Amino acid sequence: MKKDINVVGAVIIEKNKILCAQRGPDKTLPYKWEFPGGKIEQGEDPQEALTREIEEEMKCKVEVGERVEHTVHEYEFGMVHLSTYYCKLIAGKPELTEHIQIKWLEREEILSLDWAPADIPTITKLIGT
Ligand SMILES: Nc1nc2c([nH]c(=O)n2[C@H]2C[C@H](O)[C@@H](COP(=O)(O)OP(=O)(O)OP(=O)(O)O)O2)c(=O)[nH]1
Repeated sequence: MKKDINVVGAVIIEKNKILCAQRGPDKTLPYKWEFPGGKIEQGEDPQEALTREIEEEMKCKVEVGERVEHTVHEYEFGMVHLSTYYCKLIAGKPELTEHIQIKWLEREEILSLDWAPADIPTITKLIGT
């Protein structure tokens, strides 16, 4: 059995653009695009994990809204259970710390990026809405 990894991702939308972030070369899934976020720690609910991760990674504050999608994807390193949530920026502006690049893209443009496979159902939902 592969290990279960519980992950949350933030779909941050501002002026109709979605924040997309690119993973670095030394990470698992190098250079893949993702929604900022990370692993849920013990005792946290998804919303708490997401606000913590966004503060750590992007140095800004978000308010977590409705869930966009939940998916389970089997990678070679484990089973990633990914939940994505709509988020609103409430303080600060995203800064690059861990990611090598961020982009704000319109819904129609996000498919042009090379996304982490677990993100595809979220992408499909965002494009369809
Ligand atoms: N944050 C985030 N992680 C994602 C997404 N899609 C996806 O497959 N993942 C994977 C990548 C990682 O394996 C895991 C998230 O863990 P993390 O953000 O703490 O990753 P990390 O690079 O710090 O740690 P590691 O996996 O390299 O050990 O989930 C996504 O949209 N956002």
